[in-house]
Amino acid sequence: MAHRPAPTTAAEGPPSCASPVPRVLAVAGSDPSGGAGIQADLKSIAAADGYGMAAITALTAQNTRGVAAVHVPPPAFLARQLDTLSEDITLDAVKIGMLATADVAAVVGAWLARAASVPVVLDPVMVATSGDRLLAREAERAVLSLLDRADVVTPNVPELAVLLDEPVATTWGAVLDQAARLAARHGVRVVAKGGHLPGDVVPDALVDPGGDVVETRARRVRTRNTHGTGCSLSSGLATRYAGHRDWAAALAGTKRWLSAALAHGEDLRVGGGHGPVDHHVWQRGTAAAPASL
Ligand SMILES: Nc1ncnc2c1ncn2[C@@H]1O[C@H](COP(=O)(O)OP(=O)(O)OP(=O)(O)O)[C@@H](O)[C@H]1O
Ligand SMILES: Cc1ncc(COP(=O)(O)O)c(N)n1
Repeated sequence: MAHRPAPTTAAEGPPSCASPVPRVLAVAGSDPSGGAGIQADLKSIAAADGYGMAAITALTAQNTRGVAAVHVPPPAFLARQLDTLSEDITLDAVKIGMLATADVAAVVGAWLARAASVPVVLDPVMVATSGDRLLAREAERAVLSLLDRADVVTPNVPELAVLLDEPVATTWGAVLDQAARLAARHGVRVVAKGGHLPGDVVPDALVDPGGDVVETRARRVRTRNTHGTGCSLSSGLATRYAGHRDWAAALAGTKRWLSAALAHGEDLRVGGGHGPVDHHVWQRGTAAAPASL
């Protein structure tokens, strides 16, 4: 596995897509508490200076303590939302989050197969921070089938194990090894995330199918407000990539922003469980960009 250093600055300069503002679609579930799902995606896209759009796969009744219920509207209506969008609007990137059921995953897969070529970031959402399931077990295979169409997949440590049908990795080295095998098997870039491992430093890495690894690290923020970090990372990544077409720089820039957002989530005083991050921390001017490790 070849390691190269992460870029030290986020991609800068004017965006490379045809619109001056990247047009980014999130296909994901609704979290009415605003910390995860579509609501987090739209805030992350806006925080990365993108134009956010949303096609909703599922409705959840949830707060910062847990998910009380999930309602999945007819998948045919999701297909209608997606087709109606792509008849009119050029998309610069798509982020896919909660898929809920195999039927929903199949609708998204079929749409991607007939949609114009567009960068796709797939966050294989399976279980919420609270421990509640957001993807039916029988739908795990359907999510696997979407990997071949994605440009980047962003599993957390337990999701990586499910995608490979292996035990959960307990060291960063084992996570990188699993990520490399998943990348090679599906010809997809894998963002390995260290949020679930212990330690004062949280590493993430972009692992490509050829075995190249670009790692980016941040100091662990000691906070309960980690609700929606995976959603926020994947939509921020899609938006920064749409702007500048460099996955490693997009990951490094997104992680710097997310660290600041994590550090100020508790200032928002939202809920008594795992609260949200402060997506707009930089617009508020509450925090400077953290130094890279
Ligand atoms: N305490 C923390 N301090 C700094 N960065 C963190 C922390 N927790 C998570 N991250 C970062 O947040 C992103 C999501 O990581 P994580 O491994 O928690 O994914 P996830 O489990 O999909 O997220 P979620 O909590 O939304 O389910 C990664 O970039 C990770 O490095
Ligand atoms: C609609 C929706 N999508 C995704 C998540 C995962 O986020 P987290 O793991 O941080 O709870 C969630 N809780 N709700």
